[in-house]
Amino acid sequence: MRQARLTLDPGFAVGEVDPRLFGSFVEHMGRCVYTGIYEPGHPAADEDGFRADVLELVRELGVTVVRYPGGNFVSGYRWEDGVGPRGERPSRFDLAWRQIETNEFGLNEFMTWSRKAGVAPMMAVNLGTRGVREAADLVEYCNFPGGTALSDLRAKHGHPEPHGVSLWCLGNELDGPWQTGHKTAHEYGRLANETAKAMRMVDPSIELVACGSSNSGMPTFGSWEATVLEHTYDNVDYVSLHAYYEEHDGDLGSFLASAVDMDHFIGSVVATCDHVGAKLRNRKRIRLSFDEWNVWYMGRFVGEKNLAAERVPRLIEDNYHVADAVVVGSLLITLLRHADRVGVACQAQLANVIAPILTEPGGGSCRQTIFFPFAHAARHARGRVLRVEPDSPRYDTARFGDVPLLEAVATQDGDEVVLFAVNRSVEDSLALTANVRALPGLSVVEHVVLASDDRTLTNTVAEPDRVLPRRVDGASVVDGELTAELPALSWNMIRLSSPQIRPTA
Ligand SMILES: O=[N+]([O-])c1ccc(O[C@@H]2O[C@@H](CO)[C@H](O)[C@H]2O)cc1
Repeated sequence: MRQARLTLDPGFAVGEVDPRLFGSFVEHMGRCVYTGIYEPGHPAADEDGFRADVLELVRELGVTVVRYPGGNFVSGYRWEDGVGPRGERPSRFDLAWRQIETNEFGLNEFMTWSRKAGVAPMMAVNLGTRGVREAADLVEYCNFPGGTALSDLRAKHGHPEPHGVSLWCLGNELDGPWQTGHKTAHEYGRLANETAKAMRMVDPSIELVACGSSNSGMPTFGSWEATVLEHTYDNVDYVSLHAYYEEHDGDLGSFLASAVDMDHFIGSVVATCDHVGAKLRNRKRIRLSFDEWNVWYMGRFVGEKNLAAERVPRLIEDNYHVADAVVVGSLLITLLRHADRVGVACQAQLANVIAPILTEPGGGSCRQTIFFPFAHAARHARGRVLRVEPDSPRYDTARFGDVPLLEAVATQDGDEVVLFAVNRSVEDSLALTANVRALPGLSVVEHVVLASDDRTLTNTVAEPDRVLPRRVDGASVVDGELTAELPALSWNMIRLSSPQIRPTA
């Protein structure tokens, strides 16, 4: 068995875990909204038409914040279409995904759903085909207490209390040629800045996210962020990052190392933000909102141009296997390792569309393999993030060079310490030894593993329990050393506690 070492020491703190790292994303795309979270007439639908089985899974997943309504969809969206009496709402052709949008579900339905799901809403405004006025109007409709046309309209629509949306995206992926209303960095930077100012006039308490690049492979990556931030530095809090990973040409080794790319991406954006701060002699630190990330088999996507104008098509409904879950686990570890700068992260998306939750119209629902690492981290990564300084055997990859077999991070919340770890080796278990001398009295509460001899195994609505996490024996702490076996190709969560460490109040 290969050996790996690390250290758990409260002195190695990176920062606090922001609960908003465990966000998700609901876009009007494919079956995420319709027959995903919303399906009136379904046997499990509640009085608002929300699927109660899905609401239950969302709560179990531990999602904290949900971005809405897009995505590419938002760049052609008129939010006014989705409010008011349902019978008067127009059906529109959606330019992004070439679907017919009936507007049966709109922003007030999303706010009601968010409250039931126990999540905070994160709204995106349309800066593709619209601008300053419509964005400020949307903030007034959502957040203004009353006594103005739009806040009174909200009350008339059945919502007298403000929705209190605190997190706002200034558009979506406007650097991408596929985006409706695609812009240059200067065009977008100017518009984002003026929109930010107007939105803040309406509600000075909101936090704003400027669009970074659609992905780090964009030809304008780096210069886009720098130019946009030069325009917006004083008026935004976050810059966004998006990244999707997949296995290319059967190269599993590189796919399993996707987190190396995410790590480098985050480092590059942090450096760019700080470069602009230095240039502007501004000591404010811009934070990162990784508001789209996941495994997405884009190679299988036929492209929206080929789609017929169906009402609710099955779009990018990837069915995830065990290796995908291991990659998702390593991406969660990477986000946590950057908790000092990454304050928000949203897995894309929540239901059916590249999602941890699958549903059948009129039928059941299930947890995909990627559900489990997210649920473990969302529930148990609390308090402070600890760097663990891993020393691991390495392997060679075609895309990312020499990569460690072990990816790990820990969190400490008073007397509870949790180690999250991935073993990338397809063949071998890793014998893990951790120095825990700085945490006296520590003992193992549980070691939970997601792994399978068949890495291609998936869960489906018909067979929902083929891949499940299991508790394993064997992990223990003796003389200040934790030892545990991490199976080949596995996601691991080892929870520890100590009666000798005072719990936080
Ligand atoms: O790499 N690409 O070619 C690429 C193209 C589209 C794309 O769209 C993003 O992903 C979509 C699905 O979550 C969201 O609506 C959008 O923001 C993300 C990446």
